[in-house]
Amino acid sequence: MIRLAGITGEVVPDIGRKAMVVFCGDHGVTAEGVSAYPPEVTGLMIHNFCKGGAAVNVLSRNVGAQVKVVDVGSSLRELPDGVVDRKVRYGTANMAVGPAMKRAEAEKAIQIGIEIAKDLKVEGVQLAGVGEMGIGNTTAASAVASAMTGIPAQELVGRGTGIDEATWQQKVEIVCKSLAVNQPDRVDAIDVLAKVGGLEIAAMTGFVLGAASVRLPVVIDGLISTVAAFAAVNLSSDVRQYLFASHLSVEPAHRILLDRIGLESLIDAKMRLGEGSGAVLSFPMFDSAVAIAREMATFADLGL
Ligand SMILES: Cc1cc2ncn([C@H]3O[C@H](COP(=O)(O)O)[C@@H](O)[C@H]3O)c2cc1C
Ligand SMILES: O=C(O)c1cccnc1
Repeated sequence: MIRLAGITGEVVPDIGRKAMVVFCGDHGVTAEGVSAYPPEVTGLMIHNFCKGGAAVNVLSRNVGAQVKVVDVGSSLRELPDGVVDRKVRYGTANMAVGPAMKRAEAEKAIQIGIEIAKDLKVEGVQLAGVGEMGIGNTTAASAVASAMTGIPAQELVGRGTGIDEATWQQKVEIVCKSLAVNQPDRVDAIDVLAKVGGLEIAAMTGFVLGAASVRLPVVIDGLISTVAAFAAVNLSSDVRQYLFASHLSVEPAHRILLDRIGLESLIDAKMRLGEGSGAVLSFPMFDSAVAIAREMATFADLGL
């Protein structure tokens, strides 16, 4: 509550208008068999978001938040109505054999994220959540986390959509191989995002930067959006003041990165879905905080 007041400059801020932004992108690294699901699921879920049938849609309706779906890099050639088309390229390249994308493409995705955040502010949004969809993106997110922290992949890689032990081993090896092949510069967040990241991850980094620049509080979701936020904090450390951690994912890297950013999650429900689902779930807690500040009697009110 105190931080919300600080960000907005209002003692009792109005956060009635909420938006959940879902950035979407595909990952060439799925060719290495690192996910329990095929890459086509990214496109199917984009259609699902537009029909209102995904978990993030259900949860957002439940709390009165608008959902904005932004395609920065899916493999879909034709997008359904309702998607914001800001495609940078059709999926990343396979980072296990070369860079996921060019630096200029990562910069473009970051720029798009910044613009989307600024647009939301102009539209009157007062609290934003940030989430993602991209099969294979827990592999990319783990690679970014390993590159930027220097922590070995074995300690960071999780089960993503629910892979078995053998696939987990493969995922660890692919993260190690991607780092060895690309040699990302750990102090250059854009280099890391370009070489072993993803288009939706870079866009979320931009979103965090853009939101902070217009004093829009941002609620991050699970591992992937937290990796993006970590990259944003690396680019500009002050943005951490504008961030809220909604939940603690079962992905092992999530807690490590939240600790490094200096954030504590509001919910620990062992969730592992993504899409921004945990962020939306936490929105009513923000409303509750504002309601307490606005309505609860103080000792002075009681004549003490
Ligand atoms: C149907 C379905 C809906 C999802 N919604 C989010 N994710 C989540 O799973 C993906 C990351 O996991 P991995 O790295 O193991 O592929 C991301 O798209 C994330 O948002 C989903 C995954 C599936 C299968
Ligand atoms: O931590 C997350 O956000 C997550 C974990 C597993 C799969 N998708 C997302």
